[in-house]
Amino acid sequence: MVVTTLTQHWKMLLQRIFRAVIMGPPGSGKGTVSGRIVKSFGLMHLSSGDLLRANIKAKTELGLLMKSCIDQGQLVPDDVISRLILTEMRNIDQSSWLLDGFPRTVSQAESLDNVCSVDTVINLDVPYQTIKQRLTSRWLHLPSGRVYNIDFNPPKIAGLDDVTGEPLIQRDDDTPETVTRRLKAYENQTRPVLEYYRSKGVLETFSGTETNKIWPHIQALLSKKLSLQN
Ligand SMILES: Nc1nc2c(ncn2[C@@H]2O[C@H](COP(=O)(O)OP(=O)(O)O)[C@@H](O)[C@H]2O)c(=O)[nH]1
Ligand SMILES: Nc1ncnc2c1ncn2[C@@H]1O[C@H](COP(=O)(O)OP(=O)(O)O)[C@@H](O)[C@H]1O
Repeated sequence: MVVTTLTQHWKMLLQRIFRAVIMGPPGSGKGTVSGRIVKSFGLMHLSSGDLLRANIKAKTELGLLMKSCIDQGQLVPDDVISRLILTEMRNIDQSSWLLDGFPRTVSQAESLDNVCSVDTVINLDVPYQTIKQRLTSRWLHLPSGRVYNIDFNPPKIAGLDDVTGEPLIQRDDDTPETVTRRLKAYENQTRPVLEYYRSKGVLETFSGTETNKIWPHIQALLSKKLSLQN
């Protein structure tokens, strides 16, 4: 009797966990929108790109092995990134979460499905021309993943993070040639993931060229989903 009640209690708690993924080509605004989702809805945020860059900065064996792949604009191998993300997810699996940058191939989506099902996939559909302009003026605070843009959201003091005052960097893979390669990788390897999630009925696409215009629609969707959930 007690066991049954406890099981039901845990089931209820687990049901309330909201699992979301944000997808879109490089530079479509995944990191920017993720920051807003975290602030508005309190979801835990896990970014595969931030995780890989942290490994490179810390010169871990994995980071050193993956650096050339990333700098060349290629995806890192599925087994490496799946293991890394699924391990990291154990730290946040008691909360609602948002995965950013993972999955990026159908094989990665299947690995995730083997662990849990995703409630909602937010797909940012931004034209490639818009993206190319944005990425040449992207600046990053590496430890936090906070992103800036000279035209869109410049830091208060040029070259420094607003929160910590630490220096900002430009990513080695944000050069025009590498961005072109990353967009090709997106087209060939990541676009099929959209179909994968569409067929599961969880894909929500937001099209536009400005994050500030897309954001209210994402906010409305998540408000609805999260209120239904609880
Ligand atoms: N001009 C402009 N830049 C934006 C907009 N939204 C995001 N950005 C910038 O575009 C760059 C790419 O955004 P980011 O969130 O890092 O994209 P991600 O690669 O998909 O995670 C960053 O420098 C952002 O500050 C926008 O609506 N207009
Ligand atoms: N899920 C993933 N699968 C394979 N490679 C990944 C994945 N996530 C990140 N990477 C690698 O890290 C790079 C940077 O990723 P990310 O920070 O998400 O950048 P962006 O969305 O701007 O392309 C990718 O170009 C790729 O080399």
